[in-house]
Order: sequence, then C-alpha cells, then structure tokens
Amino acid sequence: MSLSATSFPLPALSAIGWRWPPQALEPGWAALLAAHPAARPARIVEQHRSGYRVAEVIDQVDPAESLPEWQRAGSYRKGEINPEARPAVGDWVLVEGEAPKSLRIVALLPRFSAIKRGAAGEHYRQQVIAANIDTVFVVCGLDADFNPRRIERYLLLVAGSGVQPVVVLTKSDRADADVEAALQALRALGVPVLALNARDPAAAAALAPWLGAGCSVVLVGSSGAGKSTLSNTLLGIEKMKTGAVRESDARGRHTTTHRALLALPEGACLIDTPGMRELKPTGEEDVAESFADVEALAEQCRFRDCKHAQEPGCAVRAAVESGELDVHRVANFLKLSDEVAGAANRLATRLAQKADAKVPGKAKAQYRRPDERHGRH
Ligand SMILES: Nc1nc2c(ncn2[C@@H]2O[C@H](COP(=O)(O)OP(=O)(O)OP(=O)(O)O)[C@@H](O)[C@H]2O)c(=O)[nH]1
Ligand SMILES: [Zn+2]
Repeated sequence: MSLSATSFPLPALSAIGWRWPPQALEPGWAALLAAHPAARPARIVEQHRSGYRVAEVIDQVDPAESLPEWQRAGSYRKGEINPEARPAVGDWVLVEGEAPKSLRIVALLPRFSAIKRGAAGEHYRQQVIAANIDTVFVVCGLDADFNPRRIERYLLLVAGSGVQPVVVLTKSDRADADVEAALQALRALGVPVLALNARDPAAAAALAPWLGAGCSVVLVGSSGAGKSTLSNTLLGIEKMKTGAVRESDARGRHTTTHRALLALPEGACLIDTPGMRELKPTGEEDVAESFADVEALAEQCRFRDCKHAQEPGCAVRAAVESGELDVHRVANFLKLSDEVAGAANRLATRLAQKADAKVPGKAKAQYRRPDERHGRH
C-alpha cells in the first residue's frame, strides 16, 4: 500500500485526535485509503446547512465540498440516504485538493463510536451528533443544577454508543456542595464519578486518565453546569468566556469566536458541539444496560410483566423499601423506559413507511398521471 509519511503527518493529525499509524489501520479505513491514493485524512469540525468545515491540523478549519448525495436535503426526506451515512462532527473523512478553495471530501471513514439522538422537532429521525469520541464528560454542578435523573438520561443516550461516560460534578468548592451525598446518590450508575472544582487547575490532573494523546472528548451538561469553565481550565487559560464576561452581556452569548476542536495540553482534543445540548432518546437505547441494577431486581419479581407498582412479590419495590434502591432512580427508569418505547414505536413506523414507499405501486401514486401532467400547457 502506498501510504506515505506525507499523507500521514502523524504529529499534526494526533492533535486532532488521529492515533493510528498506517500499519495499524482498521481494514475498512485501509481499503478506503487504498481506493483514494491521492487523498489524506481530515476531521469534520463543523456541519452547516451549506456544507462542512474540516481540519487537517489544529486551529485551521477550511470549508470542504462534500459528496453531492450528502447535500441534497430531499434525498433524506425521500429516504434515499440514511442520515447516519452522512458525516457528522468528529467524523474522519478523506479529502483531496487544496485548502481553502478547492478542498473536497471524497469518502467518509467508518466510525468507531457515534452519539445519536432523536432529532429535535421531528419524531422519528436520528442524528449523529458526535462521532469517533472516546469519552464524554457528563458535567453537573453540585448546586441547584445537581440532578441525578438528568445524569441518568445522559448516560442512557451514551450507552451503546461506544463512548465511555464519566460523570464530572463541578462546584465541589461551594459551601453548599454536599459531595458525599451526591456520590451516594450516584453510586448505582456504574460509571466513574468525580467531584471537582472546575476553576482549579487540579481538575486537569483528576481528568488526566481520559485526556491522553489521540483521545477525543466532549462535554455535555445543562447551561451553567461549568462546561466552559472546565474547558478553560483544561486548556490552561484564564477564564475568558465564562461567568464574569457573560454576566455583563445581557444576551448571554460569548463574543469569543467559537472553536469546535481544541487541543488540550495533555494531548487529547476537546470537541465542542452545540448539538450535544438537546437530548432526546432515539428509540435504540438500551434502558436495561443503563439500569442494570433495576433490571436484575426486576427479573426476580413474581410476574414477568411486573410494573413495580402494586403487584405482589415485586422485588424492585422490596429493594426500594429496604433502602437498597433509590425510589427516584426507579421512577426515572420507568419514565425513560416509556420514552424509549415511544421513540422505538415511531422509529418502527417510520421504517415501515419507508419500506412502503419502495413498493412500486405505491411509489407511482406520487406522480401525476400523464394526462394530468400535460393537460395544462
Ligand atoms: N465555585 C465554582 N464555580 C464554578 C465551577 N464551575 C463553574 N462555575 C461557575 O458557574 C458559572 C457557569 O459556568 P459555565 O462554565 O459558564 O457553565 P456552562 O456549562 O459552560 O454553561 P453554558 O455555556 O450556558 O452551557 C460560572 O459563573 C462559573 O464561574 C466550580 O467548579 N466552582
Ligand atoms: Zn416488580
């Protein structure tokens, strides 16, 4: 294979999250590279209606022309192309041509992880919001923001994506922060949970296990949770676009130019995508995986279809009563199970409609008859 050092400038690529020397490439990637010998890897950093912006090195983002089938919005409506077949932020692609004017994407490389959500405003579509991420930091403040149920929701969305979730509780320095109680409330999650002060440089050391070279991380969490504060601390820069600045700006927008891909001193790259903020189940989540503790107990209920409400012999309720299981966690389990089931139904309906549209007889019904079409000239 003709993989030269020039098409693989590893140090430059590593800053944007590439960690595969040519000889260690996944076969699917190697095959695409072989099919496009003149192409080089680049990473999708921004996705706009008008197209993509990609990076080949850190801090330089250029527009890139994409494949025509990714540009036609209509092809999605007609179900000709699966939205997941289209690049998303974090995706690795192959590009040819010179930036900034004639860069073009020639292939999408297969993903090793993808965080998806049900698209906002539509019921049945799925969107990849971030691809090829290693770790997602679920950020939650130890103040009024603290909400184990919301954390469970984030974890549910991340479960099965191939991404490692880590819960980061910020504001541990606040007088009203009850770190012990919070850790206790989250003990059932089965993922790493850390409490820290996002303004303290020591936060970077605490998160170091997930910040190694070639790793890609994202931050999710509600507004005010401390994501920007933590980003700045990880970057090692003084607070720029958080609190103080923003409080003086009534519109709540920072003026700093937004950068979607940041290189951290520890070697990892931080991907900051606005799409991560609004999260809805897609219907493909595995509630059982995120709530393995509740599921294990549910298997011991007397009735297979136990709703854990009034049924006799309910092991889940027994565990709640004995203090083994948090009643709010169970309530959230039931709520999220319903939501996922609802989303799964809509997804199934959508897929059935798509299959229906492909039946030739039905498809023709969309066209006007020839006499109709010519009648009015
Ligand atoms: N005391 C303390 N304050 C913090 C900590 N983390 C964040 N804050 C403060 O909380 C406020 C909100 O933090 P941001 O970093 O702007 O929150 P964000 O998650 O980026 O919010 P959005 O940009 O709206 O999504 C700011 O005033 C921060 O200074 C922390 O660990 N300790
Ligand atoms: Zn039960």
